[in-house]
Amino acid sequence: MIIAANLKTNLTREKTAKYIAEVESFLSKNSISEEVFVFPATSSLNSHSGAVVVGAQNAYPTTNGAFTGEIGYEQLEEFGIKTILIGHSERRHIIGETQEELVKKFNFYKELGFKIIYCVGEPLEIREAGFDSMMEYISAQYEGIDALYENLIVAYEPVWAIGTGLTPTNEDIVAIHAELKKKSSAPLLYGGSVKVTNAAEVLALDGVDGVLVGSAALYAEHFCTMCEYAQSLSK
Ligand SMILES: O=C(CO)COP(=O)(O)O
Repeated sequence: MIIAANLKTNLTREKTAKYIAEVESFLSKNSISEEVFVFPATSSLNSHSGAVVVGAQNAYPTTNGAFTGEIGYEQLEEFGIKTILIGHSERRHIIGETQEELVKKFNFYKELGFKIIYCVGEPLEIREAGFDSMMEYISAQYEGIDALYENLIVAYEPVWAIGTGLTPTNEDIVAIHAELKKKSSAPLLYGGSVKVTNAAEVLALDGVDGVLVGSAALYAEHFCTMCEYAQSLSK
């Protein structure tokens, strides 16, 4: 299974290094062989060798150039980063990235062979409009994306469940994942208020190949416990 920590705009470079070292040591002591990813803030990226795969939360579709405030492939390559999150709801809805921009990013990093965790998910008003409208909205987030890309992982993260403590029912997660599996056979993660208290339950659901965790992952101990759950449930 896949357990991923999105640290967002949290932790300093020093704290991130400690965090990754703690997770690494836990995985090794407990012989955990699940796929574990950590996505630190851009300023905390660093080279890392071990079981934990460190990825970028974002990067611009360029090797280098005049894109003030952005980083490109050259800055990722320095640290051996070959994994990237694309389409996170905070980038779509807070930063305002369009589907067209995400497609450019996707294609650029796909060409470089990156592992891409591509996020999809609907805001509350769309969810309230019913299952069909919701699936139509999410389908549009697959437009222009190569769903057959061999290094693709998809993460379903309902916008209204992120950082709110709210989650869809288990039945809803199973139903939505079943629909999304028809679009791509890539591993499919669930994200949105996954905590140490519900992670085992979510990981056990049909069609859930792992979790993408935000706030709860900031506690290395909690994140490690989730990795342990994944190992014991491994399917
Ligand atoms: O956005 C998320 C992971 O990418 C989920 O965030 P929370 O776990 O804080 O809800």
